[in-house]
Amino acid sequence: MVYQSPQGARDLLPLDVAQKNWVEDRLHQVFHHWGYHQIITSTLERLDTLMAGGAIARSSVIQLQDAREQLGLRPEVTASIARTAATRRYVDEAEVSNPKRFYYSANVFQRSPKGEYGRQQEFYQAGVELLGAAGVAGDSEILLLLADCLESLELPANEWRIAIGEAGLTQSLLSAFPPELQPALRKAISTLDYIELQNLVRAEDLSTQLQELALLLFDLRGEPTEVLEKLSQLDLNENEQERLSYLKTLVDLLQQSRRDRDSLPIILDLSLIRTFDYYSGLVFEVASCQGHNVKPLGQGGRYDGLVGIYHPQGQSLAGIGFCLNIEALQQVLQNGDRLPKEIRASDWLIVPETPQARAAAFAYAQTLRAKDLHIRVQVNLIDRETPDAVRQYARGRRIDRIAWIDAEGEATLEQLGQR
Ligand SMILES: N[C@@H](Cc1c[nH]c[nH+]1)C(=O)O
Repeated sequence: MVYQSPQGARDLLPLDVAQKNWVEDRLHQVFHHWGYHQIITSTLERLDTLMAGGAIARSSVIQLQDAREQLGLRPEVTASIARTAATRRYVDEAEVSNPKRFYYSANVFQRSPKGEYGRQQEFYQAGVELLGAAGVAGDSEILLLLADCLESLELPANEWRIAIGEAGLTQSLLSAFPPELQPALRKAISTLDYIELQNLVRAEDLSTQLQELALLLFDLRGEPTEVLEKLSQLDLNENEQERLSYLKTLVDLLQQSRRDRDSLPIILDLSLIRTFDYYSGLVFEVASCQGHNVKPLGQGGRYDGLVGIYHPQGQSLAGIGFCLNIEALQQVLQNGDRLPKEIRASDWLIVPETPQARAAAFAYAQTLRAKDLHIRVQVNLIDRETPDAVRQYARGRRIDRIAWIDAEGEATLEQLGQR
């Protein structure tokens, strides 16, 4: 019998792990700097918890067979954190006005769609959730923190950008169209399908005004001041006006909050359609753009109603957060020289010259380890015929220091030269 891993599962070997750790360590450092605290929620959730926000389709959850409870593997982490916050007194009166800052690194599982058997199903994310801070201050913190994350990974400023949308405003603008047309319009806009959009508006009996509005909606993406300008020329209702001025305030605050006054690489994109139903306001995506190659790196948004769904009395707490996709970050970083490209087996090889020297070799190795927290020290376990064979073995594994231990326990140190 051949034992295989499940379809879509992936094992990470030491170099993959070293690269993943490199990315995560930097992100954790940034989260920590901003006063966020790590939280670990369960990989397993009850299906009803996962479905509660209305955000997740049952078909996208990997379900587990358990006679007692209907369980699934978490497809994302925000719902679990909202559930924790709602059930652990974070929502209590005394707590409600203190913003809570959480961060996480976790694996999530998304069942591959029908017909795509074998597609990856386990992913790694690192992200943050800010609870209890409604409005523009919280939104700005999260977007500035996101920018700080990308900068900490040393991605050049012209190789990534954050696209910001406003779920409510887009929805409101779309509501001018006949309801049966809205889903198709939404799809054409979000998939950037201009031809389809033209076909749609021509096929329907729409007024010229609505036809123009549809084509304009397609165009509401780009440099923030330009998009805001285009928006302000529309005939907006009061609620839309408010959202527009909110976006203006946000964009100004973001650009002015930069210490070095370098402008943030943001675009406004009102065609950004929310991925999860729990988003209630700002939504955003961060993508790398190297030439024409655009790759999504993460996403997030505001979800002011989600915590309330899990709270026994429906008491809610404003929330906003994002997650970054670790594998996508690893992939874009492969082009540069920042990620570790190989790993050295060890810093030291401790070689007992005879079987009697073994105990002394283990003891010597411990002495070296005690001197330096980060050092790697391996004891040679396989007898090799000659000292040169040992040296060759060490060089092959990029180990450049050897300690030879003789039968009396004496150490002779050797630094291997490059060959
Ligand atoms: N959990 C969302 C991202 C997010 C975090 N907070 C808010 N949104 C996702 O997996 O896409």
